[in-house]
Amino acid sequence: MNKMNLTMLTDFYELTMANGYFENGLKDKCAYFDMFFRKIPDNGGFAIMAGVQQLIEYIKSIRFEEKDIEYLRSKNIFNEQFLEYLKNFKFSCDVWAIPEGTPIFPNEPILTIRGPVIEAQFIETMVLLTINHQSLIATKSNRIVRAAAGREVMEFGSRRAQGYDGAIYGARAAYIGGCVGTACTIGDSEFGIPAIGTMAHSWIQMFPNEIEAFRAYARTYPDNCTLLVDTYNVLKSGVPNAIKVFNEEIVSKGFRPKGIRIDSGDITYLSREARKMLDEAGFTDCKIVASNSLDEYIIRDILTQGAQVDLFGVGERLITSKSEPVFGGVYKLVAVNENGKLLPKIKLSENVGKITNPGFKQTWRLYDKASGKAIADVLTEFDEIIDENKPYELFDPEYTWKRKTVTNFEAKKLLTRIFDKGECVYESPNLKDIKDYCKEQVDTLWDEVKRFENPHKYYVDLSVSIWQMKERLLKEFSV
Ligand SMILES: Nc1ncnc2c1ncn2[C@@H]1O[C@H](COP(=O)(O)OP(=O)(O)OP(=O)(O)O)[C@@H](O)[C@H]1O
Ligand SMILES: O=P(O)(O)OC[C@H]1O[C@H](OP(=O)(O)OP(=O)(O)O)[C@H](O)[C@@H]1O
Ligand SMILES: O=C(O)c1cccnc1
Repeated sequence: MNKMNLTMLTDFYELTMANGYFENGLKDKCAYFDMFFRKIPDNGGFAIMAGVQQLIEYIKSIRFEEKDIEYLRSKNIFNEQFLEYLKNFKFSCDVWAIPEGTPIFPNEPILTIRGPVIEAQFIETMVLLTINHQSLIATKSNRIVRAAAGREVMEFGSRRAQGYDGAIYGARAAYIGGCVGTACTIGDSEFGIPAIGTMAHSWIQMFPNEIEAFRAYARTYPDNCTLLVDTYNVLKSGVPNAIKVFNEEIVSKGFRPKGIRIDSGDITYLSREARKMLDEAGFTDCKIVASNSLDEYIIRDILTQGAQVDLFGVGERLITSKSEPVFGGVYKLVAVNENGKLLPKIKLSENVGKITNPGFKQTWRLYDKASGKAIADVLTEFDEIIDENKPYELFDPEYTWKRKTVTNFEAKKLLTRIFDKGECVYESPNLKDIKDYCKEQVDTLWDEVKRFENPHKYYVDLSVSIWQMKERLLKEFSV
């Protein structure tokens, strides 16, 4: 997409630290950073990775313009040679990421960056904002789609999104998570997400009465006609008028009506009554669409109550992830190269959950070959191999006596190289393939991990070697 130059979209401290590294001779020191998150939104059992394509586009386009250099110079804190260096800034790091659409879990690297510390540190802000945003919305979308239990979900959120990029990339992420389409037209023209929709209440209000409004729409779109039936009274006027117009303007021309939409009131009661009326009129194939501040909890509730809804339109609570609007992905230094050797780094915390996993790592997923289900993820040293042909012993990194030996498994490396010394070496799959991959991978999770209430904790374990490294650093740095 054509975008403004986002190079300066970085936290100011990235620049002051960069200038400091430059002055202290650390400019080319090789650092390793991991992005990971600590808590799954909505206390769910997993999240969905998204946003890698936009991150790649950003990294490819990093370029300081003359006006940026002028601005930084005006701050009177940056070394002139550092500004000269920024003028010729060229990203030369290696980057690995978990592919979009993959279920991801707390505390595992979902993205790893290796390269000169100034460069690797500088991109932190955009790495986090891009992956945090899209992963949040893809995760929410997947929850909503799962609650709809096979019924289609359309994303209606643009008008309530937090900013235009929240709408555009939110539509992209919602599609990855499982929505069938979007009301966001640019989402279709740019990314090929099917643009879909019905009509607004204003359409009905523009005509002298409801039936005239329905007639006009049906005449214009006889083969794709979904009528909004709740402007005045769903059961006394909306549905009877829709049935009349379906017969007069649609069936008479050899078409079938597509649907009705209910956007207020008790969706269970209204949809059940509307279904009866449509069926009695011979429109058993006419779909019922429901909308109005829906989310996974309301959808699950109304389906449990026996609502007769075929499609859901979901806007504000999806596009803003209203119930939990922060995907707390963080970016932490995990190692540096010192005299040609890898030196792992750790960040301690009073809070055990905030202690980082040190070292240059790979994230593996083990799948049971018999069931096809994911067993656990394991963090190993980057070059360590998990041999599928030998039994592998998993252990809980906190309660190390809890052990399980797995056999007959497939071990897959999740972190995939996307940049090699600054060159992009990864071609993003097309969006539909990412969406299909997401569905396929979510299906590898046990139902216990997928449930909304108290889901089973999916294990993210450490290899013996990473565990020992962490223990050693904990002892070394504990005071
Ligand atoms: N059967 C139901 N069970 C649970 N929640 C429901 C049900 N039907 C609708 N809701 C939800 O209740 C919330 C409020 O709906 P309500 O009908 O009270 O307000 P409204 O439709 O916005 O009001 P208005 O009729 O003035 O437009 C919405 O989030 C809606 O999705
Ligand atoms: O409730 P959401 O999940 O965000 O779904 C999108 C909402 O946007 C529209 O309402 P709006 O009042 O903006 O326009 P309208 O006059 O067409 O109903 C639509 O009718 C939905 O109610
Ligand atoms: O097409 C629709 O029905 C629609 C689009 C945006 C918001 N609400 C509804």
